[in-house]
Amino acid sequence: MGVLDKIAEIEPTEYHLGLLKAKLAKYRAQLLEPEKKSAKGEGFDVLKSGDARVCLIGFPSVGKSTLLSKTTKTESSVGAYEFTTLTAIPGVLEYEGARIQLLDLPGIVQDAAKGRGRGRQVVSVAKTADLILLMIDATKSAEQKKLLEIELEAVGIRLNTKPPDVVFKQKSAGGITINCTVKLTHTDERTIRSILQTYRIHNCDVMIREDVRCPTSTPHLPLKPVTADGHNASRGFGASRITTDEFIDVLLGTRKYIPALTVYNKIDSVSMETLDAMAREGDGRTVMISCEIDLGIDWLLEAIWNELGLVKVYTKRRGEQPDLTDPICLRQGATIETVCHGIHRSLASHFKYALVWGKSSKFNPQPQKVGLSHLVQDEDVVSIFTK
Ligand SMILES: Nc1nc2c(ncn2[C@@H]2O[C@H](COP(=O)(O)OP(=O)(O)OP(=O)(O)O)[C@@H](O)[C@H]2O)c(=O)[nH]1
Ligand SMILES: [K+]
Ligand SMILES: [Mg+2]
Repeated sequence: MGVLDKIAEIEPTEYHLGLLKAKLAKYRAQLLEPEKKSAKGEGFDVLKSGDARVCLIGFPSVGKSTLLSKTTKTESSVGAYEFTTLTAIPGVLEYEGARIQLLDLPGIVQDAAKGRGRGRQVVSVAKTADLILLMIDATKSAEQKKLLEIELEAVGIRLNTKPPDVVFKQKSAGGITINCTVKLTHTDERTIRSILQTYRIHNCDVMIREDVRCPTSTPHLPLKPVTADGHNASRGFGASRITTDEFIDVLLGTRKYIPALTVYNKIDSVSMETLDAMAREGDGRTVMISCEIDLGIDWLLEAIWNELGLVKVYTKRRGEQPDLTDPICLRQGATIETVCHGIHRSLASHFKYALVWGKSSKFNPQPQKVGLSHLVQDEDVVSIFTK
């Protein structure tokens, strides 16, 4: 065998990397297993309530409790010392007719996900969120955001990323079938087969319907060790890492895909230059506030509302004006049927048709006559007609 052949044999390929990643992910998955509930864990099992849950994640003393106390009727202890908050404190944000549960949490420390402090418990609560607020002290290091993302990533949370468009079905027999509706340029069938082998999956159907993932804003953080300065220890895997890692995500099935907003607090205490730099670095998901001098809180609430994609719909009786004081609040993707359920449990079974005014009406500003499966949009007015 010539030297070139020897090199070609050793050269790391996507196939080899795939094997290593599958092994690594397998061990990391063991870390993600739900922990046995400890006696000290009381207070963390806060019941979900309202139309959505928003979790406050940040290092100690960034102002999480101050924000909760400011925006809800709940008072959460505020202190100039770290770890003032030791448990999960729920409050209710009332905004545009929606009742959003805001969860204040203890500050986390670096390596929280590895079990330092009670951090692991805290970051695990974030898994139950519909939206995460990464709260940052604007007067402190710009590294905070990256470090928070790493901790969340470590418990299986993918921020601001859509789940991969892959269907995976395990079977009892029949071998492995892999179908791709697109040409794969960032992983290949052999790699996928090798990953399946690592997990001892010998019978399954895999359907892949997308090639390159496009994270919406937060760059994907690979499952790799992090050095003390917060940098990823193994950059340089190239773009090809994305699809292979995400195929492993699908196999594990433990990933949570959650949107996040970055909230810089204490902007009353930074220079104009710093503020300017933060604004320039920020993406569409960054909000700058000061709880102390009451700056930007309204923008934050609006951003939370937009990010949650809540939809409010007004109802109207025949011959009357719509009731604008009491909207029904729904999640994005809600239909006329969801509206019916929001009004009365049995309404859908007597349903004949509905009239909608607003963005979802084909004839806007004129109404459209629609059935139960019609998708409603924010600010629609709906009249339900029964049999
Ligand atoms: N300058 C300034 N200080 C603030 C602001 N918001 C909060 N603080 C102060 O920051 C300190 C910490 O506030 P907390 O609300 O206790 O912070 P926390 O993130 O809940 O802290 P832990 O519960 O310990 O993790 C307090 O002294 C607050 O008064 C702000 O907008 N500007
Ligand atoms: K504090
Ligand atoms: Mg607190």
